[in-house]
Amino acid sequence: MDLGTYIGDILVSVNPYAPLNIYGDQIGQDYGNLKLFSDMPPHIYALATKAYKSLMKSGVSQCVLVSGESGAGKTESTKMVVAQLVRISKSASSNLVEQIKKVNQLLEAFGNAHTVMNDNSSRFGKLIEIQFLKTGVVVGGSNYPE
Ligand SMILES: Nc1ncnc2c1ncn2[C@@H]1O[C@H](COP(=O)(O)OP(=O)(O)OP(=O)(O)O)[C@@H](O)[C@H]1O
Repeated sequence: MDLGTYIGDILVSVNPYAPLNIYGDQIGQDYGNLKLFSDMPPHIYALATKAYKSLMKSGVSQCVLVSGESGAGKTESTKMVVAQLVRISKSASSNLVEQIKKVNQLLEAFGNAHTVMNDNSSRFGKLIEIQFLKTGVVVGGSNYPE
């Protein structure tokens, strides 16, 4: 099932509001090994993979901007970007990876609320930074709630 389409480097996607079997480690690895993005359906994992590969190729910091109305799926998409980045980066301390993935739970506990648009609405903006060595290994992360 395709949830979106590409417009250049932009992924336009819809929130399925249902659990789908299009996420997880194996699918993430498949997208990580892609040579041509057109070989698999548009996916947030492909976008994260492209950012990682561009970083490795150019050595220049990459940015993924996630935008949409309340309830569009920005928070969940952001978690998937982070999960895919740590999945395909060559190796890292598993403890660090867990910390990077789980810090969101802490922020959501303090900063989310039920609204008419979204049962789990983020009431703050987020800037997430993940640092890599030139070899592609994750060495740190920062989360700047606004
Ligand atoms: N890829 C997805 N697959 C299935 N359900 C999803 C997906 N993305 C989001 N959802 C569902 O939609 C809900 C709202 O998503 P999310 O909190 O990410 O929206 P948001 O854009 O961050 O909203 P807000 O701006 O209010 O914080 C989630 O709690 C989840 O139930």
